[in-house]
Amino acid sequence: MTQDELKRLVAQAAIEYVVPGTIIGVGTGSTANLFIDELAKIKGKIDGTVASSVASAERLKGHGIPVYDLNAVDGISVYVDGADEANEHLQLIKGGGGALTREKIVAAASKKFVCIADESKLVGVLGAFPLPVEVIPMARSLVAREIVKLGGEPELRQDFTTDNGNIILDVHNLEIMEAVKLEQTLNNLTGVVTNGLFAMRPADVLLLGTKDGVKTME
Ligand SMILES: O=C[C@H](O)[C@H](O)[C@H](O)COP(=O)(O)O
Repeated sequence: MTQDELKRLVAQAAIEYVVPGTIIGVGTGSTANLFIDELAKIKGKIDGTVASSVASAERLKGHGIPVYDLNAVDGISVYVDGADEANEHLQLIKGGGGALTREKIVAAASKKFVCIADESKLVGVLGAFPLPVEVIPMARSLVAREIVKLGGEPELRQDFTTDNGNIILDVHNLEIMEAVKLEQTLNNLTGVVTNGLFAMRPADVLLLGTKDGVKTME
């Protein structure tokens, strides 16, 4: 099976976690896009969605699925999204598409977080994928210098602005042994909006697409 076929497999499997008659949180990226396409097939069964990016909101609306502002809903039953890396503790690196901050907000507002990914995303130690950090533009150099002190190699994501009007520093050279501690340390740097580590709030379920089918980790 190709990587795209594995992604579709987990996107289909995630439909099992959709709670009828509720608001569904929807993530961002190629895997989340496939989930949106599957969600469209049962759109009459849900009350609507909250999207973690402008791009996902547009795709949802294109399918005729209602999209609400998070402030306009009482709660989200389940959040479905992809990841750039996942470990066996269901801690994640996200933000390859730059949507990390809104993804973290929607995940925090959701009762359950179902992560969907092909098996290439499962790693022993997080950090081979450069860790995205969303930064207020005027703090770019300040934050970059602090990240260097922590042992990372920050690289400005070129020609990219987040949905929130900020920049992304992709941090290379991290071997993340203490994910919760690093997530907190980076978030405490003045000028950082948030970083792409989902360790304080890991996924509740990881649906992994493998050649042998969908592997469920929880
Ligand atoms: O900002 C983007 C998100 O965190 C994505 O969920 C992540 O980059 C994975 O994307 P994909 O499903 O395209 O590999």
